Amino acid sequence: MDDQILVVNCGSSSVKIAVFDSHGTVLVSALAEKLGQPDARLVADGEESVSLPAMADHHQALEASIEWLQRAGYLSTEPTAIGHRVVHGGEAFHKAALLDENAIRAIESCADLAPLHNPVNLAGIEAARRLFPEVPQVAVFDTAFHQSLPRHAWLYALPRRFYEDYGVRRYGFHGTSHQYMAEEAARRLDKPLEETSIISAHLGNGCSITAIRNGQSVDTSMGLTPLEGLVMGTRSGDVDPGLFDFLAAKGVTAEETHRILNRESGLLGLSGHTSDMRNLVNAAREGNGQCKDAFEVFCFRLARYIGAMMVSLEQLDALVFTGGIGENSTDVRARTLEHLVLPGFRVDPAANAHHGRNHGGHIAAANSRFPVMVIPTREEAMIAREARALVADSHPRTSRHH
Ligand SMILES: Nc1ncnc2c1ncn2[C@@H]1O[C@H](COP(=O)(O)OP(=O)(O)O)[C@@H](O)[C@H]1O
Ligand SMILES: CC(=O)OP(=O)(O)O
Ligand SMILES: [Mg+2]
Repeated sequence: MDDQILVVNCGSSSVKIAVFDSHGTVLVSALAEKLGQPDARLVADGEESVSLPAMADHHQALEASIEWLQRAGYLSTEPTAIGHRVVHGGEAFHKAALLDENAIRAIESCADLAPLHNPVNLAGIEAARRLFPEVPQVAVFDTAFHQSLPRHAWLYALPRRFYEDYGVRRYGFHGTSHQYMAEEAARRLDKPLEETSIISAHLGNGCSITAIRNGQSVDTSMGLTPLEGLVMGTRSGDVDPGLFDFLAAKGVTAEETHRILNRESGLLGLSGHTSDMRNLVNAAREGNGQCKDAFEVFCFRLARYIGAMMVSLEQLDALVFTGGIGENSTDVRARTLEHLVLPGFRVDPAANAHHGRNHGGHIAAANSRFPVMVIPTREEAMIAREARALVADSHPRTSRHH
């Protein structure tokens, strides 16, 4: 029961938690969802869901989740370390960091760059520090893996002062997941990571795509904030920046535009029905034209970005799909690859239908120019690994790492 790592991933309306043992095996993972709503609840793998206090916030959710983990026998009284997902680390963090007052201040200073994410990440950190004041806490950043981007990929064509004075540049997100994709693809292809080049499509609520050359991020679709690039559940992805001025002239405030682009666009905005790909595909099948539109725009944008990512690579060992949509949606993968016949992608329908969240694997046809794989992501396991490594380095006495 000893030597456990607790991982906390605070999202806008949910907290995901997981406990890992000293071998990196997950003991339990749970999701506190519908936070801020009357029916907030905690759902753990293979267990009945537990009600949380009505309108529970992140602190209450984390407190109740930890109490439940301990009561159900999943967590020894004190974990060895707590790893937190933090979305935006700016240029301050190239790798995971122990959370001291300075690190927390640096994360706070990035909050305006990820307004949907960093404030709730910080709420989780504060709550965990109050619950476990003696336990080392580690932040693992979505942006860290992308700090290797070449200058031509991260500079925007804006007056230089925007970067120099305000840090306006491409940062990129979902780095923990993209890094795992690179490592896992290399392992499955039986190649050294340093010689493996992939395109990684992380398609969840937020969606991003990354070109990874010889294990290093060299281009990615998200930018200054997690709004740029692909179509997402409620986020628009790329739009013409001329839109802002156009809407302003119509009397739409900057605040409203922000809300519309982040929360009312993407699959939700186009379909007028749902942000959830599963529901969207079902409705499209039943003949809902707006849902069909949303599906088509999503897949076309994704295909266009896959083509764009090829520019940064000298070879392509695999295109990999992950995240809730990437792992589960046979339709999204098939439709996206139909757009990519010229570069030489061909899907095997049977393999595509077969592989999913519980069963990753190859889905390209024999005549495809490039391998295509489904690989279930393991962001929480990566966070646990980073947290354990950092704590082992800073407290060598307590390390049981080889
Ligand atoms: N079987 C499925 N078919 C299609 N889409 C699915 C399926 N299962 C989950 N999804 C989609 O995955 C998305 C959520 O992805 P996930 O990675 O869980 O999100 P988050 O970014 O919140 O972690 C939703 O759009 C959901 O509809
Ligand atoms: C950065 C980001 O978009 O994260 P998520 O997919 O969890 O919203
Ligand atoms: Mg996600």
